[in-house]
Amino acid sequence: MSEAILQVSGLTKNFGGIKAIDKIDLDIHPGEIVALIGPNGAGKTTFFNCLTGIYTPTAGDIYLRNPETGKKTRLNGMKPNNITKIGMARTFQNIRLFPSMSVLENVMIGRHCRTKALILGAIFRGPATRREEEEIVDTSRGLLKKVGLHRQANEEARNLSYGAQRRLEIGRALATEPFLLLLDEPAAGMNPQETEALVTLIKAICKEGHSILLIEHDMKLVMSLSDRIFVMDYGKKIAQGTPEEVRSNPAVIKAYLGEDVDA
Ligand SMILES: Nc1ncnc2c1ncn2[C@@H]1O[C@H](COP(=O)(O)OP(=O)(O)OP(=O)(O)O)[C@@H](O)[C@H]1O
Repeated sequence: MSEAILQVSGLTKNFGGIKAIDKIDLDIHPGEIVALIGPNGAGKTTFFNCLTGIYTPTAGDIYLRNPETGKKTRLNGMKPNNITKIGMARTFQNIRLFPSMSVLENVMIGRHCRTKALILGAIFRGPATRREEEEIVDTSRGLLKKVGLHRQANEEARNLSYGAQRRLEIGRALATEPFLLLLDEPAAGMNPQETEALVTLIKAICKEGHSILLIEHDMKLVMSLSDRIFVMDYGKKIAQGTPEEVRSNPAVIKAYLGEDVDA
């Protein structure tokens, strides 16, 4: 197996006396879809927030390795926008779109992280700036097609259905050209048809060369999509393996049901 693109070791995050994450080790390899699951309060979102620079870890290391250049960067202490620039993007549990901007503009905002136009260029709108703007629009339209929202490009984001807003967040994250995409509860609030379409979309994104780490409570989705599942409870790893291995793991069943399986 090729070298990991994400290497997390001994990651710990305390909030006062609460150990929200307690010495977590996790690697992700190119082309993998890994699910992070666990009961409410297990520490999953805190883990994402440490990876993406929203929280500074109390201890441990996070390294991101660009699979094309081989460049490895330690993420501890880096700002979220700089982490996005080096190739890791995310969506949020609580959708964070710009509601009164159009669907297309929301994706264009993601694209800006890969463009060079400076303020002066934007004011004087020279040929280079215009070319770049055209590129942003074209790429953003292409991404909307990918996430199935090209027909709603000019709608205000707030008018989209909940499921469509989640797909738009994925489109905006893809606009930053991540090699690793973090999805925080992408199926939350979706109906079964929307969830099915989401599974197809995530598989397609992975096939195109993006690796994926997702937090999800929809076990059907997790089981059908993941190469590997990582299970947390009370900030600690309690299991890790293929869907089949995790499904029958007594520690996992106990964490979810709150009792000993063989009791
Ligand atoms: N900013 C914070 N300040 C204090 N405690 C926090 C903070 N963020 C999270 N926690 C605590 O850390 C623990 C882990 O929370 P976290 O939100 O990461 O869990 P989770 O697995 O994402 O839960 P859920 O599935 O409900 O979203 C919880 O006990 C939570 O109350």
